[in-house]
Amino acid sequence: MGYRICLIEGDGIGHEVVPAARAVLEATGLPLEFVEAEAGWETFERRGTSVPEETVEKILSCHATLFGAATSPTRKVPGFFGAIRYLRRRLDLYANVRPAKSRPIPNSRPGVDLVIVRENTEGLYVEQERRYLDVAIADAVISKKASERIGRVALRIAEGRTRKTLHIAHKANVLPLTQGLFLDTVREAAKDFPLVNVQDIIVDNCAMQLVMRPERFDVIVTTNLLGDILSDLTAGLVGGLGLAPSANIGDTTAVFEPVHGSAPDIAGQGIANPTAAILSAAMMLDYLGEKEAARKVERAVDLALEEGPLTPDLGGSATTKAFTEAVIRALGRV
Ligand SMILES: NC(=O)C1=CN([C@@H]2O[C@H](COP(=O)(O)OP(=O)(O)OC[C@H]3O[C@@H](n4cnc5c(N)ncnc54)[C@H](O)[C@@H]3O)[C@@H](O)[C@H]2O)C=CC1
Ligand SMILES: O=C(O)CCCC(=O)C(=O)O
Repeated sequence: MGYRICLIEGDGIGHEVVPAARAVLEATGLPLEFVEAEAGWETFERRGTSVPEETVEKILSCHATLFGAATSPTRKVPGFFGAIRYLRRRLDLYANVRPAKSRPIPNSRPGVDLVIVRENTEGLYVEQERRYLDVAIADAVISKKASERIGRVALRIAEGRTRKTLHIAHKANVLPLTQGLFLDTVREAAKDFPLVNVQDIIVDNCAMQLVMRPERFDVIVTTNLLGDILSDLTAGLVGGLGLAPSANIGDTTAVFEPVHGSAPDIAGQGIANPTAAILSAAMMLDYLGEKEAARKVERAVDLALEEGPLTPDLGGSATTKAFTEAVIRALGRV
């Protein structure tokens, strides 16, 4: 049986890293059929919506989706909504799984092997903002239902790992109603997972500990914005955003995407690091049940990183294409 994969390049370097990941997926030899769809700022400018309905239909007609990145303006633009944020809510992709692992390059900290599990549908990302003259207010929504289901995802991931340790990162000391509900709900769910060592940690201390002693962390579960910030931090620990993959997982489908954005500062130059997108594609293969192919792609990426040539973000001068070709060559040796 083959797999139907929806590809959404989005904006900026999405146009460079998604074709790179596609080339690696094709090189696995698995029976894959690709369906292209559009979303993001360029789509909004062209069509007046950042996610056309046919894109949602295409995603739902596929087994999984690989998304590049989408640009969002920092000012309010009438009618615009962030493509990936919309898809997360629309498709109820409630679990954002963001692994950070040491890689064989000089600027990657050794001994890091952790996963951030970010609640993906609520918190400050409900995007409810109001402005009254010189005061602006944003709502943060935390529900017991969403906290429990993300808690259970994180607990299941922790249970399946060697160290079986889960940190609940929160700010319940300042926001006892919202962050407190999240913390208490995950703690309650943890009673069903006696093998998992569960600890809670205030998020600012968590950020400091991640910088000082990242090797002590295994799985971290947290709310939406806190997870967004912590996962860029953990990307920085292991070599930068060019290396950080992620999965947005729901009960019916999943959208895989690099943690990075559209990188307008380097877009169009052909020098974006495709590793994050390729590792996101490997996570997608794992989700589809192609565990061996997923492991092979990850090993090929490590081999290519070890042997080079590296892209400029990692201190080299290779193009996206040259690094992708190195990964594909390595795939034949793993
Ligand atoms: N999931 C998504 O679609 C996301 C979209 N964004 C959007 O992207 C735009 C730019 O946001 P920024 O804060 O600049 O974040 P960014 O992740 O696009 O870039 C941050 C820095 O990392 C570098 N970088 C990122 N990915 C790289 C790669 N693959 N290879 C080499 N260098 C890489 C960039 O050149 C830049 O210096 C914004 O419009 C933002 O809203 C930001 C984050 C996630
Ligand atoms: O919509 C956007 O522009 C970026 C969404 C930000 C975010 O949640 C992430 O980095 O995963």
